[in-house]
Amino acid sequence: MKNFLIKGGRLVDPAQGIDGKFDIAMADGKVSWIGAGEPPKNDYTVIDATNLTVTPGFIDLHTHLRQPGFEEKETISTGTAAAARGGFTTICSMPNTNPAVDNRATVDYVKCVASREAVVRVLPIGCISKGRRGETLAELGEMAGAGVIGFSDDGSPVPGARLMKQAMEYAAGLNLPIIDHCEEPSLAEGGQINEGIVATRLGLAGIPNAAEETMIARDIALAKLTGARLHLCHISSKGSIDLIRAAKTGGLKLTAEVTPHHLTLTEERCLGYDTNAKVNPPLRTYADIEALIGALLDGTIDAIATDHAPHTENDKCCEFALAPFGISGLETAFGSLMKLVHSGKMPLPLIVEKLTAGPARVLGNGFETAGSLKVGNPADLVISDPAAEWIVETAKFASKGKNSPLAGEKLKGKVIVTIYNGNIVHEEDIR
Ligand SMILES: NC(=O)N[C@@H](CC(=O)O)C(=O)O
Ligand SMILES: [Zn+2]
Ligand SMILES: [Zn+2]
Repeated sequence: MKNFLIKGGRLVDPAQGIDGKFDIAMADGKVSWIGAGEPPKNDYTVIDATNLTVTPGFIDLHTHLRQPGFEEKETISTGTAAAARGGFTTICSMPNTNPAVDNRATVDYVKCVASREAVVRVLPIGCISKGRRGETLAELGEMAGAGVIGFSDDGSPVPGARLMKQAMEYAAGLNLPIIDHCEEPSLAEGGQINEGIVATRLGLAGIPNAAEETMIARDIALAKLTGARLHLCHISSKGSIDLIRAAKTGGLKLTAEVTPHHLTLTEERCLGYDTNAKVNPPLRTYADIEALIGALLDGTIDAIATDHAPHTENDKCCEFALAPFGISGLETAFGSLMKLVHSGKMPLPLIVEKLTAGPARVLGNGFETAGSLKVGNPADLVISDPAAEWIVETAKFASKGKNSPLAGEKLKGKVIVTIYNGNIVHEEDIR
């Protein structure tokens, strides 16, 4: 482990209210100094960050690592390498693996492989129901003891309200959030893309906004009843925003995330039957994007999470209706989000906040240190170039999932260096 001195960059750390030209030093894997002028004496490796942005490492609340069981799509090793390339130093792994992470043994397995092979911090999420089948409760207390940061059946909803209520009661007692994939199954069943004009033109069955909104309404009611912490995944529609905004004014322990793809792409992406644009919830409309951006600006949405969902080329190379849902998103997240900055829709510090302090607050329970460069915190840091233009070449992804609707596209904004726990885990060669 080296000691780093990063000089001349724009330091943005929303948790500390910092946005300005400051140097930052790291020693023994921790942030040791922030200032202008002479740092405390030490043997530093100096990194020149002139014209670059220096921020805390990003936190992804929603990553599919696919191990165990689907190692052909992704592994803990390749998924965390992709995270490092995307600037993420902490990622929360979803439990829809095979076997599903629904007991202590599988949580231990993920943690054990991560301790050997992960290049960034992996925080496991445990299932709500056994086998994600939505029938009986998983071993929530046991998994809490093993160190999960929340509970989710992501990939599937919890269809029964009674089971969800029970899960919330236990989760509240354990002070862990229910991480909710909001989808009313009978409304979404058979749907391929957003219900609307594009679905009609393509002759594909639609998934209406109401599939998301009715489930959000139900689970807000259950959170009110139980006092549980409820975190809503991948919010995609304007109607959902209205529900969350209203519920938040009522003082619920409610948080929500949005993905880079739902903030930047619309259902039109599916017009060429590109299965790489097939994702759940589906890409929606410009009106929805506007509402999602508004919700980031006013704090209704707390975090940006990738929902990185890698699949093999074989999985996606088939007719649209047969392809699995999901976008490989870790490595394009920052570049995609910078579109919002370059077009004047969102200021850079707010994007950084939703990738650092925001998700850290959702995690709570001491993980706040992962989202800020306060002196003494772990040296998790990203140096990025907001002006660097690059072409998305999926063949170069560290992720095994090449399923990106952005393949071949030019993005402006690139992660240059990622430091995790005081070690460089990613460095662009074209510096
Ligand atoms: N988002 C997706 O389209 N797919 C996810 C499941 C999920 O996040 O619901 C996956 O596991 O592939
Ligand atoms: Zn989901
Ligand atoms: Zn997911």
